[in-house]
Amino acid sequence: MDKKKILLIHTGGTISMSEDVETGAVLTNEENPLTRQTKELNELAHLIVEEPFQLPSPHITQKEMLILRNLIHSYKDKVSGVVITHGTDTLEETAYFLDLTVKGSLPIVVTGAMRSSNEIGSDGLYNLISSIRVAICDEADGKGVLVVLNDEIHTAENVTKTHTSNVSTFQSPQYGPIGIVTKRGVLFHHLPVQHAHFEIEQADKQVMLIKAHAGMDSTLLGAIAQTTCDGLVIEALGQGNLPPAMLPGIKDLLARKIPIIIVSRCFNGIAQDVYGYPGGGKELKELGLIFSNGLNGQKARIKLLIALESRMPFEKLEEMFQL
Ligand SMILES: NC(=O)C[C@H](N)C(=O)O
Repeated sequence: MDKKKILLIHTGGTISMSEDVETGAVLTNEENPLTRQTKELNELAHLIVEEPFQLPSPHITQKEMLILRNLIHSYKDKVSGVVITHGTDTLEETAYFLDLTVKGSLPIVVTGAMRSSNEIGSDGLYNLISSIRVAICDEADGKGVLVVLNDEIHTAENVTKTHTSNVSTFQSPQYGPIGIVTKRGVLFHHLPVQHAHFEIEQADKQVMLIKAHAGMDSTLLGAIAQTTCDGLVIEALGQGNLPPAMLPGIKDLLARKIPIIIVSRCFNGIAQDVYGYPGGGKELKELGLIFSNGLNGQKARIKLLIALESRMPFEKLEEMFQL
């Protein structure tokens, strides 16, 4: 059987780094160690390699995410799948950005590593091989952007980094993985729910993310009102409640037509308008805050900036955060 053509995009991160044996610092190398390790990879697929930038993932912004989206679109009819190597810190944000903005049903797999290329037990090459095996698999078609690490296949929408250093860091807390990678093959055991696609030309909107805490007041919201912020996501308490001292700041931002999305700072569950006390979800909803359907804060931020970019009317925002 002919080998499939896969676009392999390296963007940097620990998977492309190595450890300095003297200092113990993990650093970016001039030559990406992954390019030396491609023998096994070429046996799996015909690889076309692109390296648009080499950045640790805390340096990645929505600008680089858009570059990746455009690069994938430029190869759309020339390859049968895409694999992206990426730092793990913001991997879930890039994966979700692509999930919402790449057209078509091409399998797209994002992967990374928790140990750099020369560390004992390095997981980079292994995760990359697993990702290519998923990308060449027919069943990966039409499942949205997938995140593959540590033998598990997750959806971009649900996956999140849950541990600072453990190789099993990527988990989908609400729903679990949708498949596994074994020595014998790739097995999908769940189907992801289909969701929205957004046409955007640019990704310039400024959306901020803050986390609520006991005793929080409007100070930070007041500071945000002085910026050029286009939208705000708040990781609220529990099912979606805020300390009442935040309400003046919330009302001021709403008067400035800044949309505010409510997610929960809890690791699991969905934010909803349940509580009727001051600052409770019911009041927040009546004020016009939008409750998100189970996304975490960083992904709600990505969705909001894309929604604002696609010039969605204010009233439509609520609907799209239910999808
Ligand atoms: N494991 C990693 O890739 C973490 C690294 N700090 C990054 O995100 O670039």
